[in-house]
Amino acid sequence: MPAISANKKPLNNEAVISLRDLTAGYNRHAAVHHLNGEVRRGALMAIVGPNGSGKSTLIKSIVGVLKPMSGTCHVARDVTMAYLPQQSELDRSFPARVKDLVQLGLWQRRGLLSRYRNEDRQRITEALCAVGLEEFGDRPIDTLSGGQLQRALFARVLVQDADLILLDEPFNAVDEKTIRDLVALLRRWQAEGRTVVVVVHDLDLVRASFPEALVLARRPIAWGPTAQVVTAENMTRARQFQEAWNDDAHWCEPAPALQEA
Ligand SMILES: Nc1ncnc2c1ncn2[C@@H]1O[C@H](COP(=O)(O)OP(=O)(O)OP(=O)(O)O)[C@@H](O)[C@H]1O
Repeated sequence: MPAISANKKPLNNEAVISLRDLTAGYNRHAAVHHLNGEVRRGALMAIVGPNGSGKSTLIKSIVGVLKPMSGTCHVARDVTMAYLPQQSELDRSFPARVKDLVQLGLWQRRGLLSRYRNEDRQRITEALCAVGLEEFGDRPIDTLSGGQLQRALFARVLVQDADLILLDEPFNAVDEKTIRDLVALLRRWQAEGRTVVVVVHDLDLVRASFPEALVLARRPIAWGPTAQVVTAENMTRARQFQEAWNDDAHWCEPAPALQEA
């Protein structure tokens, strides 16, 4: 694959994301609560948990689109961020070509209205090559398959050249070959010293490709080396916590079924 940027090797093991008793949610109802922990520079980490367990909410809190209800979510100074939301949150009907979509990754550097330079066009071409879409630059995005769109979105992340990359369920409805190619990109980003946090449902994929994981069920069930935390026991506990959660409860009260656990 062509090199797009200089290495961003970690200088040390500093925390890129720090969570201190973070509670976040919507309309005064907590969706995740009492999260404490740190993501170190250069981590390749998966967030796993049942549907509705707060994974997207946590990612949105880190990105800053959702303000904490209490506690703090701190991203280290000078860390640039790239965020890929779930595909369901994207409007594919927007009349854009694949290279326009990828170009959007450059706007923080160039501004929306400035002219793009030759080096930018080169960067976009390299990114499309890196995700196997070199022939797709002029295709309208609404003609892409789900897997091709995901590749194009990874190309947009590539050109962003960010220190911290947050991806929400990038492997949903994507075939095995595409998953393999995109996981190779995640590994490349980590090898370049970037910090990568990904919401993933496929636990076999997490065990095979992510050294670190957070098991979430509205609260942290376990967080650490994947082999130690993505266990059948922890996934059962996560499911039980999730099923016992009362959406209307005050956020500091544990769900009744769990108070004696
Ligand atoms: N915009 C919103 N307004 C109100 N409630 C929301 C909103 N987004 C999410 N929620 C609620 O917050 C809780 C956590 O949702 P979240 O999307 O964070 O879970 P998730 O673990 O990412 O789920 P999934 O695996 O299904 O994508 C759910 O009860 C959900 O209904």
